[in-house]
Amino acid sequence: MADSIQTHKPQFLSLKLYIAIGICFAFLIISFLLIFLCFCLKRRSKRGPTLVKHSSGSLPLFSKDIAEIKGSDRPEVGGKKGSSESELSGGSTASSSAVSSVDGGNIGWGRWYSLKELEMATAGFSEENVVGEGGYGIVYRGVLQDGSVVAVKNLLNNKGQAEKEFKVEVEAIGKVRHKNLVGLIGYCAEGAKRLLVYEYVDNGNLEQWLHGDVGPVSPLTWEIRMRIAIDTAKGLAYLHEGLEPKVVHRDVKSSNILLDRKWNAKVSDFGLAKLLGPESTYVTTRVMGTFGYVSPEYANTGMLNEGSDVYSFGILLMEIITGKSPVDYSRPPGEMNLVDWFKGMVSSRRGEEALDPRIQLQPPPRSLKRALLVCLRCIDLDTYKRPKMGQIVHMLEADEFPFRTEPRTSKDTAPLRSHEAVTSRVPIALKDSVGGDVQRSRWR
Ligand SMILES: Nc1ncnc2c1ncn2[C@@H]1O[C@H](COP(=O)(O)OP(=O)(O)OP(=O)(O)O)[C@@H](O)[C@H]1O
Repeated sequence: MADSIQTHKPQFLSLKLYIAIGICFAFLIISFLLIFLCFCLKRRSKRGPTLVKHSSGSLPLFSKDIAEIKGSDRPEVGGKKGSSESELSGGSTASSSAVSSVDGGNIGWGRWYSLKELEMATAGFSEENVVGEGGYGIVYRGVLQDGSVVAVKNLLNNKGQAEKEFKVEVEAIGKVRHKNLVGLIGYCAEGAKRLLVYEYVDNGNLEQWLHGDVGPVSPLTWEIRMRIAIDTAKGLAYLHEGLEPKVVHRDVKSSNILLDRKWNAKVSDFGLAKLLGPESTYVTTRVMGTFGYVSPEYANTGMLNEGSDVYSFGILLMEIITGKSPVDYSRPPGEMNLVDWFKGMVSSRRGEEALDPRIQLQPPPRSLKRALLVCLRCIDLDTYKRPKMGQIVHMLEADEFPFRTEPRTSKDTAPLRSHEAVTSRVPIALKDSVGGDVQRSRWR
């Protein structure tokens, strides 16, 4: 008996030992797996949401940068609370999209503002703070709590038009910063309300200075006018040549050129802007813009590319030189259409007579000639023959004339022919149904 006990004892002990070892082993594996799992989770949470890297830091934002804030809730870090990211339309040419977080009012490129904040800044959107009114909304001067002065555009709620304009502006220039482009510094989207907050430019717009009641002598000397033209060209060159996808402004005109007290010019109002991908030579789109500035090919076919902005710039430059608006039915019949009249003057070598009589000091003949020729090249009927905005900057800045790069053909050197002189009698370019092109800007 004692023998049998002795023979069974070691067997019993070894089974227990096996079980104990097995349990220990399983425990070790589970612990190891758990530690590994924790480690992985920690690494993932540290990395945060995936960011799509852009090839260029100056890309405009797409898609995920507009967060609608419901009620007066401020968004929490990460944009979780009260934010429903809305998709942007028209961003189809975008090569990628960026995800930005709403961080205590910061939205990556700018700030999110509550309606309350903007109401306070503009004294309840009071009449006294109105600086202008366009087809898409009223612009107010506002002072934020930190003392900074801003322009607040309260978009008209017109059957989704406000939403469209709002998205386009944010998409086109949200991230863009350039000294000759009016900076968008934030926005407010609460319920149906859509407001855009810009840097404030404190000396009115070019249209007011060119066509307003400034007396017999214009404060805009030739030098100042050329500087304004160069600044504008630089802003547009950045949109066309410094961004990917490029931005076609579509509404280049004197009321969209804002001036500061030193006559620095900034291009504003990107509500009609279109994005043009690297592969596209043009986009076909509904004709929008302002009567007198829209290029003939775009007005006739809806085919749009940066050449349309170049054409509009040519008209703007003509307006700067002559002090005349593009179309004015109160002028004598031969002068109603600025392009026709201007071409007639230049081709008959009466360019000096086209100059705004309110410019007291005559410009150097070379400088005037250069500006006149830039105008003519910008309004070439063939959009592909028009210079690029970057070239225009060089042409206007150049001390020496001539600036042509391509070899001249006999056609180029021949005097302007009569059929070429009749160019831009474009069909009425529509500014949508919300108020047309009637300028109701106020003078401040
Ligand atoms: N950032 C700004 N700083 C100062 N004033 C501004 C600013 N933005 C706009 N304004 C003023 O408000 C006016 C209206 O601007 P808005 O862009 O709404 O319309 P517009 O360009 O005049 O007309 P439309 O949009 O119909 O073409 C401008 O002409 C300008 O005088």
